[in-house]
Amino acid sequence: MSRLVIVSNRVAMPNEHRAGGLAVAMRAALKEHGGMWFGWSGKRTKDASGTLHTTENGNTTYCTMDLSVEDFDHYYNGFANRTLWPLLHFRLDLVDYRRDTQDGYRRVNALFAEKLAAQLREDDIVWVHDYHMIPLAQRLRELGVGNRIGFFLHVPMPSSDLLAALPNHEVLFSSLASYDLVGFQTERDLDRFQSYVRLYIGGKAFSDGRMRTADGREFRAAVFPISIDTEHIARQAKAASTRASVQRLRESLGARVLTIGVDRLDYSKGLPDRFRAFEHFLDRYPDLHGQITYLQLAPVSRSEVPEYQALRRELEGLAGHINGRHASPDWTPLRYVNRDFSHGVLTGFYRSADIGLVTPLRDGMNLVAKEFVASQDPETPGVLVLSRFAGAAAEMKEALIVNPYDLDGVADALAQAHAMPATERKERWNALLKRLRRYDITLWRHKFLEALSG
Ligand SMILES: O=P(O)(O)OC[C@H]1O[C@H](O[C@H]2O[C@H](CO)[C@@H](O)[C@H](O)[C@H]2O)[C@H](O)[C@@H](O)[C@@H]1O
Ligand SMILES: O=c1ccn([C@@H]2O[C@H](COP(=O)(O)OP(=O)(O)O)[C@@H](O)[C@H]2O)c(=O)[nH]1
Repeated sequence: MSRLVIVSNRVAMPNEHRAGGLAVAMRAALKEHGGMWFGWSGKRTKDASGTLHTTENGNTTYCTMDLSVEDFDHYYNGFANRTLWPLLHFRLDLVDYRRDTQDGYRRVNALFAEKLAAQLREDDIVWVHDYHMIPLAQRLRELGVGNRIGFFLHVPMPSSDLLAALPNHEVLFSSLASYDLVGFQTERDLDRFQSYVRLYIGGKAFSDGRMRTADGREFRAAVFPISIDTEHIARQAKAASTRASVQRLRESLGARVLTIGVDRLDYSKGLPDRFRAFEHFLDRYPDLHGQITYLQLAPVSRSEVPEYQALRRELEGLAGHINGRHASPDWTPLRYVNRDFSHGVLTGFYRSADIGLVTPLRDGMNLVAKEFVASQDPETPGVLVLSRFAGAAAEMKEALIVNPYDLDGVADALAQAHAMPATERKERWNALLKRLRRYDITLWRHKFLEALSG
């Protein structure tokens, strides 16, 4: 059997308990096929980029590369997270385009390609992940790599007119044609990419998923919505009720209903609007004061990027304002926590909650929405309130679907969830869970790899 080579900016090392769907899926894929996980080492050095570290574990090799302080700053903090991330999340207002960071991004991708090419065997299958690595296949092809190479975009693909606002966009996005297969989270992402190829790079999109660029290169593009390890999460959630931290949370609530939000502290997650929507809820439903506690977990993310620092300050102000206005000596309506938690604990928190509040302004998928559903107690399942702009909304129609910009609408959905009869909760939850059981993370990766190998 051919080896699988996974390439992603972050590599979850064998002794690292990095949660999240991607790490779980990739570990399982590598265990099944044997192969290599290749990416950034997590180290920033004073020396030039390029030092490799190799760790063997079972049938998997972990190969990671150090980056210099400047390369990391240009490639990750700069072009990936201040230019591409806002662009791909429809936030032209936050795009900070600089030629030097774009050059850094290209340089780092070229270096990743050079180091990776030296490790590849002829029949390896290569699977590249996310916006950090868009030009990687093109660089690999230039080095003579003829292997099958697939790419999966975890974040949204925005409308073509937005993509076109990026200087040199054709150079970057036409490089996707060097992959054999390009995967998206939803049909809408694929549609928007196909329009872009037609409108801006003079290519063609065929109904069977084939695409052709103006210079004749053919590749395929298709939809593979990422999912979770549904059974594992359900088991973890059940077992978590004995954990001290989960018990402490439950005891602290008393008879109050728990609403939970879990998001990296990222502007794409719509946290300021969510906090304001919660304030609208408190204003519109004074009878429910004292009956609901909203717990927002928001681990700090990309903290060197100025837009993320500004967001953190904004949320601190909003949380203080909401509690100052509405709290009473024995009730804090909003609990705002910047720590991160392991999946073992998180799934117990989800299960303790009656309402899951997931209202990103844009999100590639949003695994939290799926994990919340998988964690529920079948006897007393919670209600998911979900933004229509999360990729997950395409598959989770039985959630209460909201527009995160409509603050009164989100407030009303919270009240509706609070008042929802047990039979309706169960009906909605059963339908959601059934789909999550059928289409889980294992099927996701099998479908992608099958399409790539075929
Ligand atoms: O690596 P970081 O900069 O710390 O960021 C964490 C990851 O965030 C993004 O996740 C996306 O992938 C999820 C799984 O497909 C999806 O559900 C979510 O909607 C996306 O935002 C990013 O795309 C990853 O590359 C980052 O590692
Ligand atoms: O304290 C935390 C907060 C989040 N997560 C995990 O981080 C992932 C977030 O994925 P999602 O797709 O929701 O958004 P992303 O952060 O990838 O944009 C989920 O698996 C969460 O369970 C976690 O393990 N601990």
